[in-house]
Amino acid sequence: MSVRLDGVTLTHANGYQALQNIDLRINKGEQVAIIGPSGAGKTSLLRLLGTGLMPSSGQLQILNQEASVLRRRALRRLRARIGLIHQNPPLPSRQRVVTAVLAGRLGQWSLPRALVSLCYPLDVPGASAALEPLDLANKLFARCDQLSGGQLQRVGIARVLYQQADLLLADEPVSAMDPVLAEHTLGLLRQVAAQRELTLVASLHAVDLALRHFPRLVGLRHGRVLFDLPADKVSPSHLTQLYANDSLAEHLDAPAPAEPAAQTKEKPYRCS
Ligand SMILES: Nc1ncnc2c1ncn2[C@@H]1O[C@H](COP(=O)(O)OP(=O)(O)OP(=O)(O)O)[C@@H](O)[C@H]1O
Repeated sequence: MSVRLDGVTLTHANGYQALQNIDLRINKGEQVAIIGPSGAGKTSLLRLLGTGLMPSSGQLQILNQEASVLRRRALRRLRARIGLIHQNPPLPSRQRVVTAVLAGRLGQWSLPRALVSLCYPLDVPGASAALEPLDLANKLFARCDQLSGGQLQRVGIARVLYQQADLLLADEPVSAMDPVLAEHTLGLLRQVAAQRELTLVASLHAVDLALRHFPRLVGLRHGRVLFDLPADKVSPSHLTQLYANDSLAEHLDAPAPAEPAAQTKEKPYRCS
């Protein structure tokens, strides 16, 4: 099993409880979309799955390992098997695309090899092959600060595809892309995950993309799982419940502000 959460609660450092009593199982090779309103806890959940955060209570098993008891070195080995795709990839602005992609395997290389690769790209064909299906092969030697937001997202994806992880975690992976590119990129991610039998968990705001591309959807609301269903069982009423926004509705239902008190009207200007 790739992911197993039992009664997981996550409380952030400021005391805010972002996830409450989450039970979740994701098998090897599954493709799951996490959907839910802003602030529901999607990113917090993905950070937990990536072991960047640990549960405040409950059990977190990632790739069959109990994450919270691992020592530093074992945790590093586990993280090298997890590919993180960020909404805004944290790539150094002056770094070349080729170096950014090759950095996907830094966690798997020896320290000398990793250091050399940061200065002198050791596997240019490998980086190029990862960029090619994302239509970015021509940007191999561009600097990251010369790319658009959508291109940067695709470099982040190429880096994770190069990493050859066992578990792919994608936080809003196509949010900066136009609809055609978003469709293509999600399709590619799913295809690669299926070919390599990787587990793919992605958070998405675009519900239509989630429904079209993912066989299983988990709906998060207020830090809890509202539903966990095959895509074809997710109904409009599930979505209405998931995205209901009571506080915004209050604003919309509130009576329109009163007209300002009648003011002394200026006399119409007349040409005399
Ligand atoms: N580091 C943090 N410290 C304190 N609270 C946090 C932290 N990170 C997130 N939160 C809070 O936890 C809740 C869930 O945030 P999270 O980013 O997981 O939501 P999300 O579903 O990914 O939202 P969005 O769709 O807007 O990105 C929010 O109320 C947020 O304010």
